Amino acid sequence: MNLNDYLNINKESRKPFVLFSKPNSEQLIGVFQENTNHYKTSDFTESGFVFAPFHGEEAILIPLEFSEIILETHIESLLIETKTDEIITRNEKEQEAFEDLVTRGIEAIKNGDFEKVVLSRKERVSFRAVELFALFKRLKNNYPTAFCSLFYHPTIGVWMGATPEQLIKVEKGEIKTMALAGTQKNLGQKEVVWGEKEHDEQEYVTKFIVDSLKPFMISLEISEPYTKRAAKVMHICTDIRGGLKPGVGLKPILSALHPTPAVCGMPKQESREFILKNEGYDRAYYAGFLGTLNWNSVLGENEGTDLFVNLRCMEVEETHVNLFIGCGITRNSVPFDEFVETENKSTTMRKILN
Ligand SMILES: C=C(O[C@H]1C=CC=C(C(=O)O)[C@@H]1O)C(=O)O
Repeated sequence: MNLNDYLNINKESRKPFVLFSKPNSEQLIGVFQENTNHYKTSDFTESGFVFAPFHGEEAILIPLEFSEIILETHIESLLIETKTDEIITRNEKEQEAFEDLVTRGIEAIKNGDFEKVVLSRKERVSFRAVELFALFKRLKNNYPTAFCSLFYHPTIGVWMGATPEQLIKVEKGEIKTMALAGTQKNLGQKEVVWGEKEHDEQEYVTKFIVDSLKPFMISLEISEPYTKRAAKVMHICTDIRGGLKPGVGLKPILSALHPTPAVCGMPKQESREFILKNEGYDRAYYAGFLGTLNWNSVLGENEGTDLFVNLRCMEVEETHVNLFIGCGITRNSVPFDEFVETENKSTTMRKILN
């Protein structure tokens, strides 16, 4: 049996599974739960694959002890080559609603309610996913530098994504993370110039992550901001790493970090409340986090954690998919430009649907 057979069997028998591939890795890893139980993390000391929502504490777990792990090497196939870019037909109603939301966000910032908020929208696109495995391989072919995933759980259905953003990597007492924000189109240009608005929104993220991690760390190293390309867009990124104080668990670190101002805002509480009251839809697992928990999937050891923020993702339903896209709003935001930014980000998932 290969990965595709496992995937079909688990889906038919409503058993959770995940198929993932780490950035720049040729390995496809399948974690197939062997029973139909619904597991959740309680304190993040469990081992397995975790899938956490944006709001709330409870994360879905596929426990290592009740799963079969299947590995395959990804062979880039010419048959599933990159398709040409789709021309997006603009939905005026959606545009108006999003620009109105952004306008309200800017007003709240000018009113002093918070400094930054990340606002998002959900877009429905007609699509029938016949072969999930083929779709996943197309995702990996197109985005080899992203964390690619295909997650299924009977309680939430199928989610897929190719995220450029690491939430946290913990290995041998050392933490690695990144502050990623600010967006412009990636046209392959060599010289990249960033505006004040993008620098501002990214600096909020760096400051928040550094301040949140400090109590847990014995050392912290912060890189200079640099440009990180992620498919058709690029971002400003600062790498942050350091040594953990002995005995610090993952749970308090995750509560302090998630959601970062790359997906929520600054301050966290006020911006989160604004999102809840104003976005008008449930983000569910968009802007949550996912990845391996207390499990080094490369070495096969029950140590090490590698989590990513669930961005550039979609929920796959029977006859359509739901794309989730958001962008950071500051006092200098222009509603129309922010809408265009969500369109640009949406091409990451649209491209594999063509
Ligand atoms: C919230 C998203 O992106 C975040 C990550 C990088 C750049 C972002 C931005 O420029 O707004 C966002 O903070 C998304 O892709 O839905």
